[in-house]
Amino acid sequence: MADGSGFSHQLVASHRFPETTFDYTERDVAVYALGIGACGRDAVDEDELKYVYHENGQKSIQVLPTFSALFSVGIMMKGLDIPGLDYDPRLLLHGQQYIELYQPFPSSASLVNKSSLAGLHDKGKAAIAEIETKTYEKGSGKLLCMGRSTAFLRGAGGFSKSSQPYSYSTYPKDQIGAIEIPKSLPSAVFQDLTQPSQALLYRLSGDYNPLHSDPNIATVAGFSRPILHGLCTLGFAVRAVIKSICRGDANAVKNILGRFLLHVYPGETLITEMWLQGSRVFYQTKVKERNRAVLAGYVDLRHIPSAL
Ligand SMILES: CCCCCCC/C=C/C(=O)SCCNC(=O)CCNC(=O)[C@H](O)C(C)(C)COP(=O)(O)OP(=O)(O)OC[C@H]1O[C@@H](n2cnc3c(N)ncnc32)[C@H](O)[C@@H]1OP(=O)(O)O
Repeated sequence: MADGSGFSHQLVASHRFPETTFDYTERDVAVYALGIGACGRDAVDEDELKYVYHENGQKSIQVLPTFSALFSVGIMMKGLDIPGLDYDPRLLLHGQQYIELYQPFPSSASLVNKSSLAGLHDKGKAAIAEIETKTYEKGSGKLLCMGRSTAFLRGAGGFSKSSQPYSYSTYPKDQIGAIEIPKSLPSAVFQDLTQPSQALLYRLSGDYNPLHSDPNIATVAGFSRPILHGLCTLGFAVRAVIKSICRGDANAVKNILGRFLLHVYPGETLITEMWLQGSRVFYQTKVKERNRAVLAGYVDLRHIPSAL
């Protein structure tokens, strides 16, 4: 619980996270792709084999855009050290993820992450912290992408002790659009089955939070068993968009937003509905077995595939 004793807006506004690095090889790229279900239904899937294998003699394995969400996992693993905010890490849930992609990712690279606190909000029952990470290629210094991860810290609200709800952010509100799921019939629907071992496979990409593997930790967090990483569900949903709307062209993806609405248990079936509106694809992912929406958001496209 937050005790509020050390909270000061000045400390929060001037807070900086240490720089981190992230090195990856083609092996990491392929393990990640398998972790989010690529080729999970068809080992020779014509749109997805390129993410796990040098198909037709291709020189390098292609990188999925959501791979970028891994770059800042190191900082999350160390714990969010925010001045004046005490929270129980076992109650942390990933609330939302926003990604801007500026360059295609090489199939192996050494990267530098510069992270900052982009937002902090006191919601009473919870605190919401937003961590923004800009990732640069080491050597060239090229900015590859920006990710903004939202941590929903259950039980950590009330830290600001202010009469007005405390809310601080460093970016313009309109930078992230509203998630408006249309009422019309979707442009496409994609169904995918997660494996009971999905989280155990996905964690090998670097997110070792025991909430996704340890039954006792899951119980303390309020779940009947370990839950799927939010970023794994997001990976499934964006793959569905790439396959159904982008005709397999992952480079068409420019920006991604996903809000995690409800937990997913590994082994559940995900149904992703998509609506193409201009160059924005709104999507909503539901768990078939419980008929509940678990993720909603949008994917902005650089170009609309000509076949549409
Ligand atoms: C720094 C990055 C984090 C790295 C994470 C590393 C560890 C990884 C963990 C995981 O992957 S956990 C698995 C993925 N996540 C989930 O399964 C969470 C699913 N979502 C939920 O269970 C619920 O939506 C919630 C987050 C518990 C919130 O539900 P609740 O009913 O408590 O909230 P509300 O009363 O509706 O809203 C209160 C307040 O908070 C805002 N809000 C609600 N949901 C979210 C969200 N998902 N993200 C961000 N903000 C959220 C909501 O707008 C309300 O604000 P106001 O409107 O009142 O201002």
